[in-house]
Amino acid sequence: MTIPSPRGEVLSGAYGVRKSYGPVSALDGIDFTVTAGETVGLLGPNGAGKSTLLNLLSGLRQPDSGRVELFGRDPRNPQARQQLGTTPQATSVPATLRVRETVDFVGSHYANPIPTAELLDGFGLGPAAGKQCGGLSGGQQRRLLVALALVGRPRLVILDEPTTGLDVEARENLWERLADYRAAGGTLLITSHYLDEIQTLASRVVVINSGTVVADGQVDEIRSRVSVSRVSFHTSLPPSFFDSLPDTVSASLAPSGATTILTHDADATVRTLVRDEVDFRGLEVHAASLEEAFISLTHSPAGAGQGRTMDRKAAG
Ligand SMILES: Nc1ncnc2c1ncn2[C@@H]1O[C@H](COP(=O)(O)OP(=O)(O)OP(=O)(O)O)[C@@H](O)[C@H]1O
Repeated sequence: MTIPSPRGEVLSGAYGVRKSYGPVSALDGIDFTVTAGETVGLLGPNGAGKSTLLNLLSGLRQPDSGRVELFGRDPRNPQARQQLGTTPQATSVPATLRVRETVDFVGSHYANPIPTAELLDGFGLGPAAGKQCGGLSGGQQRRLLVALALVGRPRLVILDEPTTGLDVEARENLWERLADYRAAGGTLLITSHYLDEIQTLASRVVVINSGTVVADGQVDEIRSRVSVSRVSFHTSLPPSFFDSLPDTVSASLAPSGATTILTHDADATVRTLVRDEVDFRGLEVHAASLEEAFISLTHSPAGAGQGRTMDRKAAG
């Protein structure tokens, strides 16, 4: 399968877009484009405006002000949506149609659909082809919805949290199908709460918070731009004790039992620990993961008291 998509062509964009639901502002003058060949991971905390943006780009809602385009047209124009495959967050399969019939039906709307058997096999749904969709497990339904987004060989696929609720194997299978789609020349815009998913799939990451873009770049670039380090060690003190360290973004307890401090200045953190005679062992310092970079971009610093030292009594 090859999907023609000249590199650099803008497939979809939002320009100065605002959208409110009554008194709640979901998007606050956002500017965002997706160009051909990219896999863009859209990240943001709950309520950041991700689904609203995807719904505008795919023509399910319209902006209060600003402009939204899909293939150079208004996304509500059915012609613009001919080349779009999408799985909105809140969507469901037709309960009484069989899986095979559902794929046939959706595929019949496109000029050159992927053959039903090939698509179902690819998504591990071959054995379920004769089942009614309502009888599929939640994970199978989720996979079917993503398969339906791909059936028409769209030039752009927009997926809102496609792997939520899937087990590890099903998630990895879906990643493979999305990687195939990308390798064939497809363009992907995806939201996810799984940072490893974005790290695996996306070439570019856009972080939104409170309806505006707070970071936009390659995965590695975003990681390095926020210059956050992870300092971890074992201690008898609670993580909250370290919140007030200078340059601290957050302090928490890892599943391993290690206290983990995300900090903008690992050297200063370590110096303070030593100077204040904190009881620690097994100290390690690492560059931040994408997840940690994301936390630092969307959380206000935990340590309100920049430059404070720790309470020696508590430390001792
Ligand atoms: N239909 C609606 N009616 C009222 N408020 C809404 C509606 N849809 C979204 N909102 C509000 O708009 C803001 C943005 O929501 P949106 O669903 O776009 O965020 P999100 O980043 O997708 O969040 P999540 O990660 O939880 O899915 C939130 O404050 C949300 O409560």
